[in-house]
Amino acid sequence: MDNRKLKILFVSSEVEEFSKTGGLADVAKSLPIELRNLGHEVKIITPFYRTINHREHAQHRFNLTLNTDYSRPDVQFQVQQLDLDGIPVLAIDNEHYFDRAGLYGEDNHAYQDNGERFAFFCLAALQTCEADDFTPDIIHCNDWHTGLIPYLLKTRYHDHYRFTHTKTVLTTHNACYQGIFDKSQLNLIPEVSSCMDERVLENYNYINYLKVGLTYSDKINTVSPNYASELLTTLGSHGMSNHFLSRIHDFEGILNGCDYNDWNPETDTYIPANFSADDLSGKAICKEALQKEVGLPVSDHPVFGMVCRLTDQKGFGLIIPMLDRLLKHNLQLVIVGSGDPAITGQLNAIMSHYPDKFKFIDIYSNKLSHMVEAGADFFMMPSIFEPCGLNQLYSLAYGTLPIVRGVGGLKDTVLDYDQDPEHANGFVFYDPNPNQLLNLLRRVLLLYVEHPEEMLRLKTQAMRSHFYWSDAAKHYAHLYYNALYKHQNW
Ligand SMILES: Nc1ncnc2c1ncn2[C@@H]1O[C@H](COP(=O)(O)OP(=O)(O)O[C@H]2O[C@H](CO)[C@@H](O)[C@H](O)[C@H]2O)[C@@H](O)[C@H]1O
Repeated sequence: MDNRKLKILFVSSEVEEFSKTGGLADVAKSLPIELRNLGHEVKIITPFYRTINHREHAQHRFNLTLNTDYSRPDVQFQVQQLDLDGIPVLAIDNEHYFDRAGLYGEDNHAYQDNGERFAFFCLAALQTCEADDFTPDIIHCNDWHTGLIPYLLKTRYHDHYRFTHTKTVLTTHNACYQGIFDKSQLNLIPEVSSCMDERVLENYNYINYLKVGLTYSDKINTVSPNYASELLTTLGSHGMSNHFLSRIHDFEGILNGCDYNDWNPETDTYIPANFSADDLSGKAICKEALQKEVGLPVSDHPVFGMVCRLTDQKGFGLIIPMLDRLLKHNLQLVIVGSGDPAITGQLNAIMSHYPDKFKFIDIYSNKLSHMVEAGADFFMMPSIFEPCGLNQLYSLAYGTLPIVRGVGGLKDTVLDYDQDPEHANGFVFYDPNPNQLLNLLRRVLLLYVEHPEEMLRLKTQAMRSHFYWSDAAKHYAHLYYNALYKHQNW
């Protein structure tokens, strides 16, 4: 295997520590750090949102101008530099595009000009790289927001000395979000808005950013082997199977990791007591603290937890229809999440009937998410699809047994108790059917009540299953080397 140290530009629309709406941010923090730990030189580019954390530490680096065609005024922007554990984070600062209340929208409505915002971001990222005098071997793009970068490198920047040897990798964290926009959003990139290639501008009318990225990147991957195989099927690919199939030789699944610096019950500062697989006594204190924090009676009943974006993806269509029946049992349920108002409304309505059993907290809170991971007995992820999933990995680390649907990365990381009692670290069901989920939860309840010693064994076993980012980073490095040595085939 090649040992050459690489220069890697990692481009992401969110990076934990600075901005976050979901799992992409976690990856955009942990993976660059592990790549750096392998000896590579890494820089990150991300937007400088109004809500970005550590704004007060930002250092101004550049004033730049993005030249558009003659019909539009040029766009001025600045580049601010932040620091992520010694890794430079270059943040694109433009008032019009990023000085807004949300990252992608407000009140669960996407901004109308997201296509234009992220076209700007892609162009600005390449211009920033140039201004920073950084010549990347690899530009690692993430999700649709960065999908135009590989195209720009193969077109506008094709002969540019800075990028002559640069190769691109695009990671799909969620193929459901594709970035589909009318061509009117492409005014900043005239070569795209007037493009006659149907691979770029479909019906000469609209663009799918993810598809363009998948077409023009040198290598593509997704965040678990099982989701990679699902993306090659009609049912599991969100309508994109042809695009993944057409790149099958350049496509693979690399499992995400768990950042054990942030998610470690032995050192976690958000929780009232620390604990380990050898001594779980602190977990009981965390359970009591969670019950008090959310306003549930302190009791020995099993606590089921859930923390997620409120979207159909996360399986609310399976949970809500069986919730009344589930809540007849002696158990407690805590759901922390924000998002779709239709889901919020239904959860609030059910909660009002079971004040001592069910708390739904409509919030985005790091502290509460750590308290749920530490204090719950079980963590529910009955996802309809799940590219990898991170919360099941966090749950395993805290001895909070995951109850998952066997899809995507959940299938790669959770081994079902009924299937293999000896090695199991959680519980898995398959049919996307509320009754199947309820049946599984009833089996889990029985185990909790009748076999506490078995529960303890499972918890400690779960805490000993590890998913290291350092392993994932080695896989990514391998993918980068493959991108560098492959012949262009687009
Ligand atoms: N209300 C809330 N309060 C506090 N924290 C909250 C929260 N809601 C969500 N989070 C946090 O956001 C992250 C969610 O990560 P996931 O990977 O589980 O899902 P997501 O669908 O966002 O990510 C997509 O990208 C990731 C990364 O590749 C894939 O693992 C995943 O399958 C794919 O859908 C976790 O760190 C979680 O704790």
